[in-house]
Amino acid sequence: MSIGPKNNLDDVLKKRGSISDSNTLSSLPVLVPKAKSKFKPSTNASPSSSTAALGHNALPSFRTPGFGKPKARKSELEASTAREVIDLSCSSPSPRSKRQLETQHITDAFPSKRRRSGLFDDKENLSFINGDMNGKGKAKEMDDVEGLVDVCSKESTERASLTKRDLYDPFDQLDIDFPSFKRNPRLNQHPQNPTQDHKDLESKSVAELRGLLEFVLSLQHTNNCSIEQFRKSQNSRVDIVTLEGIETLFSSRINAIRQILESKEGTYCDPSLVTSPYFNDIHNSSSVSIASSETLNGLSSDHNRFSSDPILDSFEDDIEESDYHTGPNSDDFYWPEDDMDYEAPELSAVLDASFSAANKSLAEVSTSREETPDHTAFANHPFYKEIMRNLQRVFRLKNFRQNQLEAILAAMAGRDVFVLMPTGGGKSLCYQLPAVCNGGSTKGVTIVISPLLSLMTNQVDALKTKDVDVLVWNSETVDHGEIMRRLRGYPKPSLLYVSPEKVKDSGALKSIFVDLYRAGDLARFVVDEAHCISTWGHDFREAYQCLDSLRETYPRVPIMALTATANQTMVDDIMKRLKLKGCAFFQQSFNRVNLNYLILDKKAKILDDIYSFINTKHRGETGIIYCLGRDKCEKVAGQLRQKGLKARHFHAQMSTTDKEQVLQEWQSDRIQIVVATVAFGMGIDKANVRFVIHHDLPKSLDGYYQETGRAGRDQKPADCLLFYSYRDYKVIVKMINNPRNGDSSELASPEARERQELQARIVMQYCLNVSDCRRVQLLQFFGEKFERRNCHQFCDNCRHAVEMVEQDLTEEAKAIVSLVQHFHSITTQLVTLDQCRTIFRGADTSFIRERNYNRLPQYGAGKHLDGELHEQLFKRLCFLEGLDEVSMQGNGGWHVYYLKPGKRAGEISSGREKVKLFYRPKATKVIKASSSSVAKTRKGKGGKV
Ligand SMILES: Nc1ncnc2c1ncn2[C@@H]1O[C@H](COP(=O)(O)OP(=O)(O)OP(=O)(O)O)[C@@H](O)[C@H]1O
Repeated sequence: MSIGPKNNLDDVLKKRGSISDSNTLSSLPVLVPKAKSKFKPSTNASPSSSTAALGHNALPSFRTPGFGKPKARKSELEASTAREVIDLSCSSPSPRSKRQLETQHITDAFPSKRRRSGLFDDKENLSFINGDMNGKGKAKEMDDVEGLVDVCSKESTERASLTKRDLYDPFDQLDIDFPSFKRNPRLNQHPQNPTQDHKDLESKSVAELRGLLEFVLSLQHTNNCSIEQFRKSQNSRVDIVTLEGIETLFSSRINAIRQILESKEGTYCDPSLVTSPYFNDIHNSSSVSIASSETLNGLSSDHNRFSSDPILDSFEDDIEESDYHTGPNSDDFYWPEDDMDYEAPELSAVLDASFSAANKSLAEVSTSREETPDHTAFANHPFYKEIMRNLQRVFRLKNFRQNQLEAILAAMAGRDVFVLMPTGGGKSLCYQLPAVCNGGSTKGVTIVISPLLSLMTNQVDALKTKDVDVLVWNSETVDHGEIMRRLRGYPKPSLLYVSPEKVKDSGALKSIFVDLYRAGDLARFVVDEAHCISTWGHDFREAYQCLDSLRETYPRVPIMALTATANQTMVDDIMKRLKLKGCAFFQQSFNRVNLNYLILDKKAKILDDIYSFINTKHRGETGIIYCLGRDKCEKVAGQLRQKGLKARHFHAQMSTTDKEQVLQEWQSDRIQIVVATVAFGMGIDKANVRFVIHHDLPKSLDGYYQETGRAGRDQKPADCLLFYSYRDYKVIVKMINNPRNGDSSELASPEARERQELQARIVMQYCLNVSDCRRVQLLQFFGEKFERRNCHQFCDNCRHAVEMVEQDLTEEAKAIVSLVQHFHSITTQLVTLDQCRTIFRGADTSFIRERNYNRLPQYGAGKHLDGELHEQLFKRLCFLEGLDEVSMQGNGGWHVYYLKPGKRAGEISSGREKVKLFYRPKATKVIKASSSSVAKTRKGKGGKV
């Protein structure tokens, strides 16, 4: 017997019914599926790095990962097609969920989720009641699943008997699908006359009501999308009557919640304050009858954006919200009631606690940063006087910052120079000032090779305001003749900014270089953002490779390389490529003392979090929000605008004029926030950026450093807030392995992909490490040793000065992995993480009993553990590759993640690999000791500083 069509409506409602019931659907953030086996943790990582707890404690050093084999994802998926699917939609609501349906007591604030793109192409995300849709609605990889899902047979029979007779009465269908509805007189009323009793709402708190409202709105959104799709496609298989009936229920309920909220709060309840911003469009329509086609049409343009697969559509950055927030039958949509006592810290609580502490220490921090280096030792240097004179007269600065003078002196002495300075440290002065000096052993034009037009424009404009004679030659230059004339004549310009592409391709420019060289008029080559030359860098730029030949072609011309983001590997690489010799190397701490690092779990309500963060801490201040995708940028900017913030998007696909306009408006404080892809990075030099938010996981830690480096360039405190999720990590990995538009020519080499994956993994590890100082971790990545006490509690981990707890959970980990192995290899069933977790924690539910899961040896193996640890342990096992998740997309468009044993399952289930959790328990929690677990507290590291 083939499995019946997968039925989104079933899922929505069943899950609604079982929202608090973890045995059918519960939630964990999706876990990291894989990592390269050749990834080697740093030997100087934290003490536990030798154990499986490594990733929790320390970053690996940045080293060559070795090159792995191409992935076998497709085959993995194919292999799983023949497995039994425990059809989520077929599991009966548990007693608890039934009870909850009856009382309409929905305790959870339903996290808003966006269905996966592709949904609207699909004509079947609705309730079908007989089995004649052959295979439709099944997960795509599950076409051969015959004779499976016996648990559904009874319900299938009932469905078959319903057939057309009841097709147009949505509540008959509901009664079959959801008996609990039948028993609930309130819900059994005719949809056209929804005079329901919403008395249950009256006893609820405002917070609960807000949660309920969000929950119902998000369900309504899902339903509305289906209705809208039907209106576009007129798909005869869609039961529009059912959908509209349900919409009436939603509207009635939403109105009731709103009214009660209004009466409790005494004011009109603004939907934007109580609902997830992902659904703003729907919020506005929620009080309007869904039957109004006008309303629906109004909505359609917004939804069209979600009609394609973002992953395949774009490698660079077209990632949709749906990649993080799958549809209603995604497990991470729900949280089991048992685990509701685990709450990730609310943003407001985190901020309130953290910022007061942070602000206290900042005064010290920022004053120490501004300390002027003592340069008296250079006072008698032959170039000193001219340098100081130009510093003040031309650049209108009083003093040098650390290493600036030293680098300038070395340059004027004609040496090759490497300047490694943190973002905003003042690298430009190191080559601009020598360029305007007459002393020194070189004379002539300083050629600055710069990767970005905007960077060049900014710098050239700034130099012109200082009356510096500067020219620029890049793809936008119209009058080459004038530039050539100036370069061949006298007086020559002090600086010429050029793009690497021009250096590579322009014969005219090359011939000018040769002429200048012969005349001894090439003062130096400056390679700005030199990390772009290294394939190790996150900004590797093809054209930079041509700079390899500068040394051979112009051997007497000194070279200066500057970057803010290079670890030792990259530095070596850059030096080798540019063939620097006798190089004066200036390196200073990468530490940005005035940046406050804060990392939070990414939740469905991320936009609310971002909004309240900005509104509470940075009202009216300037900031940047980084997103992975172009569409995302536009959407987030739009949503923030709806909330009253002055936000604009910025990404590579915009026209130059639009980009310039955004930049200009932002620079001049006419807009407050730029929501951008990484295209908005190098060269952005605005002093008063008070916050940088990463809406999505950055692709690499050096990229993250570079992006956060846009903040606080005036040396005043600024916040760097990163929202992370496993979903983001998986999306990035998927992007790496799926070339844009399926164009295999865009697929990077296996080595490059491996490297990119490693970089993403390092970022994930950084986020997961809740014990080590963020600075220690970040700087360690750049090969710098940093004392935690010097952080001055200016990162989240240092501020949470509580005792960290380390717990050995090897036995529990063995149970989990062997449980998944059991399903995978013996019963060949597909199971979700939450189903496994339900078994692991020993839930006594009908779901468990009916399937005899309570007879499994692993049943209840984690009963003694705190719910918080369940979640973390599963996460950890995915990260350690004891478990892996495979995603399957149903015809409804959304994905379900199933567990399978990971690459290192054998190591863990055999106990050869120890699994420890190092975590920060909530103060109120007592860690129940397990006979198999050794819990001990650790102070110092991760504890109070
Ligand atoms: N000695 C100094 N005293 C005061 N301000 C300075 C000094 N040197 C540079 N600055 C200022 O610091 C800011 C950052 O300088 P610059 O753009 O050169 O940084 P950068 O190191 O190139 O940063 P990034 O790598 O992030 O682009 C500029 O606004 C610059 O005017």
